[in-house]
Amino acid sequence: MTAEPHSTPVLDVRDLVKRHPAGNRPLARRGGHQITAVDGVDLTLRHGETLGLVGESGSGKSSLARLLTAVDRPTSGEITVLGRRLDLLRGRRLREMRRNIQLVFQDPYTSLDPRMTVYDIVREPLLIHREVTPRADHRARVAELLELVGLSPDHASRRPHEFSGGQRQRIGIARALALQPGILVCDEPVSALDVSVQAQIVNLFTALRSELGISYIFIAHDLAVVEHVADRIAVMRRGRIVETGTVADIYDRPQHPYTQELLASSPDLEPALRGRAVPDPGYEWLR
Ligand SMILES: Nc1ncnc2c1ncn2[C@@H]1O[C@H](COP(=O)(O)OP(=O)(O)OP(=O)(O)O)[C@@H](O)[C@H]1O
Repeated sequence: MTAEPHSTPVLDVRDLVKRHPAGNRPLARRGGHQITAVDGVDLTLRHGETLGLVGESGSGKSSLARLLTAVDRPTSGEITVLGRRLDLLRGRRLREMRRNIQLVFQDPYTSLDPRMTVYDIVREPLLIHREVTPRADHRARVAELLELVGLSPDHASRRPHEFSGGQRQRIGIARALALQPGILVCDEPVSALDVSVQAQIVNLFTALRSELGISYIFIAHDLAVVEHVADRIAVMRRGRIVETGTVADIYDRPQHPYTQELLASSPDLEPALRGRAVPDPGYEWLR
């Protein structure tokens, strides 16, 4: 892409709504037949930008991530990716568009098929989208992807259980990068990892951003992690974005009472709220 970083929108979301069937949840059913997980969301992600998405459990972050990556279809609203309406595409055109916006999952322990080798896991998207990389080049491409995420190509014949949590998340990232997406939607990508390993994976995301010019939606409940990686932050509550701003806006001048509450209830952030004067031993790597 030739556009200046942070100028051109690569993703634009207007009035997005997702209702889930309430299923057999008695309390939800009493109030109606559907749960509104995403309730009129507007969002813009610019080229080369990292937009942090924070909110408590159940606020709709994962539902939104699944809509943005076309894993689920919205109930209503518009999703524009690289100038094209994702929500209107079907069939082959939708499949082609989905290449551009990939999901990185939270849990590297459950998101990788334990029966597959690393080679097969990373290669699978190339088989699904045959047009991207000729079959004869798959081995070289997988080796290149493994190196890109800091793994040795020699690891390709191993299976996920032979790796640590951080290494497994690297495998998941290599797979997400296989189709050269412009946008990665990362749904709590470090929250299942030890704090020391979180640092390495966050640094990997940052390095990939400079190297590949990727734009990120970075979802986390951990505000300290988002503060470190994001340019802007959107705060989500009950399916709605209640506040969006730069990291400084959100952390130093939060406007919405819910944002203030979220900041106050995050023990890791107390040093940040106190003018970043007191180092937090658990999060030294963030400072
Ligand atoms: N497939 C589904 N069917 C029914 N309800 C769902 C479904 N997926 C999500 N929900 C409901 O939608 C709401 C938003 O859930 P979602 O998982 O998107 O939130 P979240 O912010 O990602 O939470 P968490 O951090 O706990 O994953 C919740 O009330 C959840 O129970």
